Amino acid sequence: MGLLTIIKKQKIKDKEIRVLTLGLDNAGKTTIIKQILGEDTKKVSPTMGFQINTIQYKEYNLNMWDIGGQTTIRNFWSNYFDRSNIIIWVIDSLSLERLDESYQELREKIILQDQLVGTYLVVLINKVDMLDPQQHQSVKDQVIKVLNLDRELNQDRYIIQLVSGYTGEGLSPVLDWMIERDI
Ligand SMILES: Nc1nc2c(ncn2[C@@H]2O[C@H](COP(=O)(O)OP(=O)(O)OP(=O)(O)O)[C@@H](O)[C@H]2O)c(=O)[nH]1
Ligand SMILES: [Mg+2]
Repeated sequence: MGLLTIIKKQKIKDKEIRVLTLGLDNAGKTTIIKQILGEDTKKVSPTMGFQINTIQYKEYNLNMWDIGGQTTIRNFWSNYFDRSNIIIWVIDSLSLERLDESYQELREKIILQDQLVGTYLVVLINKVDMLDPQQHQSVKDQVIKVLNLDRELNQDRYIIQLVSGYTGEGLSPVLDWMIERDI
């Protein structure tokens, strides 16, 4: 193999981004990934293990790892941390009574993990299609307040976005943000 070919291959490889999608059960992780893939979002069932999908977006290959969020599966999340560039953390805006549980898991299992230092974080507040648009900002404010990410992370390391896995609302700015990171 010539040097040029090696350099070209390296460049293609450099455009791979590994994304781990996590969050509580029923938050909508699988639905969001299906929406990005252009698949039928109405046919989902709880993820019992994991699934990998590659999404091509503007010259980038996003390797999206979709992991189940049920309590018994959460202890296995760390098996997937290696070489992950971005963590997507999905929150269900229709179950804000679980926001504290979501925060605890995000903090203990993600933010405080040494293995994930340097990883970018995307927080998706999902299912906003069911919210009155007038509620959007207050729901976002509530999530910002509970997660209090400024305390743990630099502002350029994370983003919090309102989205809908059903309609796709809010997802393209997130894809753009992910590929614009320094990975
Ligand atoms: N209204 C609405 N419902 C959604 C949306 N996204 C997901 N749901 C519903 O929420 C439920 C859970 O969706 P999943 O995508 O399976 O959730 P998950 O986070 O992958 O769940 P686990 O695999 O168990 O961790 C399903 O009934 C979805 O149809 C959304 O954007 N809007
Ligand atoms: Mg799932």
